Amino acid sequence: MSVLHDLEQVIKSRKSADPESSWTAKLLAKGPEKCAEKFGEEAVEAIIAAVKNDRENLTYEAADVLYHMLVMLAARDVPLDDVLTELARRQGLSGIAEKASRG
Ligand SMILES: N=c1c2ncn([C@@H]3O[C@H](COP(=O)(O)OP(=O)(O)OP(=O)(O)O)[C@@H](O)[C@H]3O)c2ncn1[C@@H]1O[C@H](COP(=O)(O)O)[C@@H](O)[C@H]1O
Repeated sequence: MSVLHDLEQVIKSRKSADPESSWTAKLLAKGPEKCAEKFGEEAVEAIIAAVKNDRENLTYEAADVLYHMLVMLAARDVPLDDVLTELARRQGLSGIAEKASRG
């Protein structure tokens, strides 16, 4: 199990947790749209750090992005393994060839 898989399990367990005791439970209780919005906010913060070439902050914000990505996926019942399978399918296929295959 990877750190991401471990985190996915914790996030799934928070679906039935008390929103008063867990940030994840609180966020999930607000619904998939709010989870998606939060992911977008965290992505923007990572973009700003990248544009500023602030590597320390980019590392911190990228962790926030990955966590909020997993919350967003969980809110829509998309397993991390489905995302990883899609990434694995693309391995060995250049981005240019992949785009052309979509025609
Ligand atoms: N990785 C994370 C993680 N990353 C970020 N966050 C929280 O995400 C929240 C949003 O970050 P923001 O910077 O937007 O802070 P904010 O409080 O909303 O601030 P404003 O935007 O309101 O100014 C913060 O409260 C962070 O603590 C996380 N909360 C939880 N996890 C993981 O999830 C596990 C379960 O957490 P709980 O659900 O809280 O038990 C934890 O053990 C961690 O492993």
